[in-house]
Amino acid sequence: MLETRDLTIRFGGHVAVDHVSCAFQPGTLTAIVGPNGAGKTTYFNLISGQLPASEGQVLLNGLDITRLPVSARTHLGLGRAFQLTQLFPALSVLENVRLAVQSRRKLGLNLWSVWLDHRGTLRQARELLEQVRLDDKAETIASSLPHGDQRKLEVAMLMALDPLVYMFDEPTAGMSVDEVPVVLDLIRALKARQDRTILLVEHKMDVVRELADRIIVLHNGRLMADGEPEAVIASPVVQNAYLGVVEEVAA
Ligand SMILES: Nc1ncnc2c1ncn2[C@@H]1O[C@H](COP(=O)(O)OP(=O)(O)OP(=O)(O)O)[C@@H](O)[C@H]1O
Repeated sequence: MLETRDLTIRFGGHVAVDHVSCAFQPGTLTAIVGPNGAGKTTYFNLISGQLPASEGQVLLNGLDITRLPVSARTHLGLGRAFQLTQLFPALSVLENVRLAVQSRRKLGLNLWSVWLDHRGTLRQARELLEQVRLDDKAETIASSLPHGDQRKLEVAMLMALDPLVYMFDEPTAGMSVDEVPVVLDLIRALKARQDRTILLVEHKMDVVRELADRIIVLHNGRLMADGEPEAVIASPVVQNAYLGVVEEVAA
């Protein structure tokens, strides 16, 4: 279970995330919504370790990871879709995914197992590329991919790591209409496994309605609402003050 307790960050006098306490269970997909500047991405950055908390805690399966660097959190099972800077831009699409698969698998010490593992990682990398429909671009250099394909590559690399907690920050942003279903199908498949915790920052309310088991609403860094999608969406305070804004942004 992932949990934040009174998680807070201040930038000068501005409190971007303000004492947010929330627990996220395996097998659930929680959508984090709220207007622009509400603190959604900053909350993600605090959980993944890209930003240091001013106050409060992040716990993963009871372990306090608040002061751990990003790499240690990744190692413990916290997975955020790779940012473009974390791709190897000069390597091919296939090599990027293969390296992500390899970083997860434990390599044996003798040459035979290294060779077997190399074949295994390549096979797994190719399977992941098929799943995100990038198999025809396996040999393309990562930096020359169009934006939508780079997002799909990030998702493939995240799936290669297969973390306990998947964090998606607007996974379909910048994608063409025909690319969006590919990524949503993958998130649906992940959800169907029932053993992973999925966090999704998403502006598109149709996507949120369909995928989320639970919605939390942030506003001015505070947790405004938390509950089952229909109840949260229907609550007057959220309708009038917040989701209206989000819908407008998504439109
Ligand atoms: N490194 C930073 N330094 C100063 N202020 C920051 C920093 N990062 C975020 N903020 C501020 O924190 C607030 C929350 O920003 P954040 O990007 O988390 O919002 P968001 O809900 O993700 O918005 P959007 O939907 O537009 O992506 C904003 O007022 C933003 O300007």
